Amino acid sequence: MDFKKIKIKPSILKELKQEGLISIEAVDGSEVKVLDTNNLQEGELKNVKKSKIDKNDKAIALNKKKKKKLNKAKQTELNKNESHIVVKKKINKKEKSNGKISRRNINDELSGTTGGLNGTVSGLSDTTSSLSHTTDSLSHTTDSYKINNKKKVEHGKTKNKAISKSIKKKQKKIMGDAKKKLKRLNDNNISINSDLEKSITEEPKKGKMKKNKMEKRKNKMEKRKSKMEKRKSKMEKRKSKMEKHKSKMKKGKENQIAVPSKKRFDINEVIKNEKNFPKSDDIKYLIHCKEWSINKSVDILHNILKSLYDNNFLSPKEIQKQTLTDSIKLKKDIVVISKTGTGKTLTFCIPILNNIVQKKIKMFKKKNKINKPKLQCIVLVPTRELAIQINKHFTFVNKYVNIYIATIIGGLSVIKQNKILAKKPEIVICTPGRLRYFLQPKQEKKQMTNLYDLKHIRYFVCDEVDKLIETSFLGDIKFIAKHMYKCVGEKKKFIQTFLLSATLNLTVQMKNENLINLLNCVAIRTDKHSIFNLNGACTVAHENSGNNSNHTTYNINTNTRHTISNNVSTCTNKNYMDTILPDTLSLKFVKCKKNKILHKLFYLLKNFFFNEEEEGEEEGQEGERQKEGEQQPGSFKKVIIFLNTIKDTKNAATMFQFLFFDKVLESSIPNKYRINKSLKKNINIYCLHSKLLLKERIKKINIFSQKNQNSILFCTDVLSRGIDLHKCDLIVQLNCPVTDITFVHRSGRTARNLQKGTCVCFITNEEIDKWQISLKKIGLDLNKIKEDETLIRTSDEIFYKLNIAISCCEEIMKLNNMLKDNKNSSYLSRLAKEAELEDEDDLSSDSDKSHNNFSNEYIFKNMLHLKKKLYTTLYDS
Ligand SMILES: Nc1ncnc2c1ncn2[C@@H]1O[C@H](COP(=O)(O)OP(=O)(O)OP(=O)(O)O)[C@@H](O)[C@H]1O
Repeated sequence: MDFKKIKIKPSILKELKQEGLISIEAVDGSEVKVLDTNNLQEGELKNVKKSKIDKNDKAIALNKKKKKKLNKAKQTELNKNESHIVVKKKINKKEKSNGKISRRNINDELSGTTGGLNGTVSGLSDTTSSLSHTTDSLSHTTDSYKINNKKKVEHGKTKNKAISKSIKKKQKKIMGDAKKKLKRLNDNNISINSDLEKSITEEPKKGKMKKNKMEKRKNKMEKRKSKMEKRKSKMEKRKSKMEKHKSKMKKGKENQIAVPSKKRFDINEVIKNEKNFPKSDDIKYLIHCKEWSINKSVDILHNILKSLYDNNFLSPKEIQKQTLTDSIKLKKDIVVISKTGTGKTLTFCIPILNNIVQKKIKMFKKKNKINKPKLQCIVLVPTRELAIQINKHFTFVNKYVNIYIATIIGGLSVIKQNKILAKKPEIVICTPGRLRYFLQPKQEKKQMTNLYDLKHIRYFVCDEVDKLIETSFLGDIKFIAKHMYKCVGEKKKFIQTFLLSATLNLTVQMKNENLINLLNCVAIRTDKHSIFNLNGACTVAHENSGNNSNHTTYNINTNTRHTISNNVSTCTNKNYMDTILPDTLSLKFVKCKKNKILHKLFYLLKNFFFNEEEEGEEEGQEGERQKEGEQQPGSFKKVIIFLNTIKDTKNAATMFQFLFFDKVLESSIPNKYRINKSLKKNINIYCLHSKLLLKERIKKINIFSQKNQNSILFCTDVLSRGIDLHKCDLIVQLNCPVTDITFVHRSGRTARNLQKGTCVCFITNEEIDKWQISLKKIGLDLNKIKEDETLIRTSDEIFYKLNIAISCCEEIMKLNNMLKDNKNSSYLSRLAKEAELEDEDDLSSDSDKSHNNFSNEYIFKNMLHLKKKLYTTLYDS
């Protein structure tokens, strides 16, 4: 294959090269010949005829002229910019005619692209036009070459047909090849053009482009940096969230379920502590040890004494003093009847832990080995909250012993609890229903849970036993007791049982059949038990018990029941106020009409929290307004208000949130509709009932109990039993309780642990008979109970204002419900939109639709107006 050479004067090429305008390179070494000054010099004389050279010279001469123009353009503009023109040309002998067209096309395109350019571009167009001239001249040379070739072929026809045939064949072949190559050439030319276009358009802007590019790069880098920073901050936020969550979980777990303490029981450490703790120089600790030894009659481990000391249980309470000798030293069954808040929980926590550890130490010293942990104790309680509270008490005593204690209650994951049981707790605190669940093997597979085997049980506790006898629990307790005694077998006689209640004596007096049932299934060892009744007399004027019921009234069949009933009933005849309710409790009542309960309650609470002089203040008046947050101990008050139904509890809580301008309500309202008025003392309002999730309930109890702030807790009887809140100054019973026993337990949430407390009962005309009967059952005479003084003195003017305030509040609550409706309907419509149901009327029921046509703005405006009125009425006068 031969190459047709392009003749371009080397001087032009040099200059173009030097200026960086042209670079010539091989596309394909086999087909393309690159022309440069060297091969021009060598090749032109050998392969190109003189005529063609002349023609080419002419073209080159033309190029000379163009070159001058080019130089001018080059000097003016191209000094700044570098240009690269890549020219790739493939020329074949047989491409002459077609090549012409293609080259013309190329040139047209080149001239087209260059035509529209500015000064620089005009120079460049000149170079391209010069190129077109050179290519034109090339076409001429190729044309002439073709003609010559044809003449040769014609001449050969006459002489040699074979030669002509072969030539034809060759021609055909060559033509075919030429066509193919032409195509390639076109493609290459197109690429050249695009390169040229790019280079031509880009070159003049290159300086700016570089700057722009740099700026863009900088921007990109900055963007990346900011993105990275954002990511980092996000990650940090996530981390902190995770940490918070973890700490919350830890706290929650501490409150909810007993997870294995970090340290597990270590016999060597316990023995070491037993040696080291008594060596203490701390006189206070030594006195503490002496107090708990109860005249050296009780031998409590120093591991336990130290933990009691650390938790400020510096001396035993009366009920503890009386019971510990029998429970620890003599290992008797214990029945405890003692008023609310007198410290019954420790009467079983201390002996159980003490006896378990003592046994372990004894075994270790005897056999020099420690037995594997086994479930030894079951504590049954009626409520989940109480189970958690008892766990806390155990944890206080368990500080240096580290025995694994678990809480198994309803409302929490069964799977998780089963896992906890697999870790072999030695004490399990549980509600009857959940324990029964774990004792029943799964029907299909007869699969046993981790709690199934109770053969090692040696301690059995029923706290609030008179609540556990309620029908809903009794079946479960019977099942549990039967299963436990079956597992234990002959060792039943070693089980130490604890029954505790503040009101068991009342239940005994009332001939409760369920109690007889329970006492029949829970074994109290006749020869080894003690009954401690600190409540004293039981002169209950029970309807069915005749005139004097202070002696056994049961038809007792078993020794156990006989013993308990006798012991509980043989009490001295005292005034009931001295016996059933805490000594430090002050009991009062408020008589009122049903529709005035909330009016009077507000007035009572307002007086309780604020002195007359301290009443509300105007916006912006800082005065002595306390800052949000914790208050000094003693400067804050806590109130619990008991109601009979969940609905009433919720409504009352919401109303008092408005009446006391609880900040929680304002937080969900847009700024411009907030009243921005606050009371001198911020009062937090809480609401608690059984429909709340267990976690929420526990959270609220903890917040109410632990926050040192003025607080009011509206609740149902879910909280009436056993719960020991850190501080409670006032109990209000807004309705007559279902039973007299409930009355005692409600009242017992205050005046605990010898602290002072008040209980106020609201007695309406409708409920007065019910109250009288209920109080009579526990030996109280309504006529002898004081009426609350603050409410006796209420003037008509005050009531007039209270009427306005309460009706304002009712209006606000209606508006609040409208807001909720709007929120619900917008939520539903959003859901419908997401589900693409928005236009399908038939799919939305009436209940789905909003019940009002008022906009949120309208509602907020009205609420604000009413709140201002409310504030002026209650606090501005
Ligand atoms: N020895 C003690 N020293 C100091 N405080 C004690 C002592 N024993 C118990 N307490 C505290 O007394 C309070 C009441 O105790 P506890 O809850 O055991 O009473 P309770 O008799 O079980 O009441 P309830 O009948 O209402 O369940 C608790 O706060 C408890 O921590």
